[in-house]
Amino acid sequence: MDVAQLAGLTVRFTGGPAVDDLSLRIRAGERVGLIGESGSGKSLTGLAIAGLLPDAARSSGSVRISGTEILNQPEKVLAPLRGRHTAVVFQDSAVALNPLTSVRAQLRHPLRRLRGFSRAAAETEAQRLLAEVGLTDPAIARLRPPQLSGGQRQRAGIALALTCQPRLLIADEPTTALDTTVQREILGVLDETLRAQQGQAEQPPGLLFISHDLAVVAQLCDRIAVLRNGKLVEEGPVRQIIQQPAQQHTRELVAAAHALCPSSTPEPVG
Ligand SMILES: Nc1ncnc2c1ncn2[C@@H]1O[C@H](COP(=O)(O)OP(=O)(O)OP(=O)(O)O)[C@@H](O)[C@H]1O
Repeated sequence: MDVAQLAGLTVRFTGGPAVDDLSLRIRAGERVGLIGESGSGKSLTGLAIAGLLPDAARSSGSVRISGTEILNQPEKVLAPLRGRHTAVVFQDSAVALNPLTSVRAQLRHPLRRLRGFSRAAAETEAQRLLAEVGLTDPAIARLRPPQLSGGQRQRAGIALALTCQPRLLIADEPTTALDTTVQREILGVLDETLRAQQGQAEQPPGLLFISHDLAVVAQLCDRIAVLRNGKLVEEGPVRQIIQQPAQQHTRELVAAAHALCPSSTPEPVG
């Protein structure tokens, strides 16, 4: 079962296409890494899948989420899908979290409103989700987002994104703003929480992990899609993309990642 199916997705502003005739599938439980240099169209692709393209964007093609077409659909079609079908973790979860309300209260809200939990059940589930992302200290759960560290905020953002058991989690550079140690911790949290979700939700969630960092993507994902100038230039299993990239651009990305981090990305063959 595909959780996301993109066919000929094209997004443009005033000039040429920023995303150009992109076709991509993400299956239930699959983790797909979307990589490419700055400006290659990664974030716009994630926003299109989340139904969050900016008003100025003109888009064509098709984006189906669990079979439902969402491209150029009115808000009344998109709103019920957000949270339940797709949820997003951004580079800094400050953009998704309300700065004025405690983290725990922000988790309770969708649990009550969208999943119909009682107040007590929402409280228990919020605590469980926070524990799952490593925020076990109740004192932290009572804090407001600006009082948290960057790493704690990303943990809270992941917990918030998972409150409605989305079929597809879109993580857009979720560790880029963090130092290396915290980055590793957050990748571990994502890995473990997705595994845990597989046991709880009816359908294992898919992951679209957007990053310019091939080494990070290789640690977490099953498949890699490479974008360049808005076009999908190559796609395949992680091992194939890293060890036997078919395209020159992918070879360059692999060689650059290898130069920076020789232990996590082997040198390309050929
Ligand atoms: N709201 C917008 N208005 C005009 N152009 C935009 C807008 N958003 C994105 N673009 C353009 O679309 C192209 C793709 O942008 P996108 O943010 O998807 O790239 P990206 O691969 O995610 O880059 P980065 O890694 O730097 O975040 C860029 O040239 C960008 O300038």
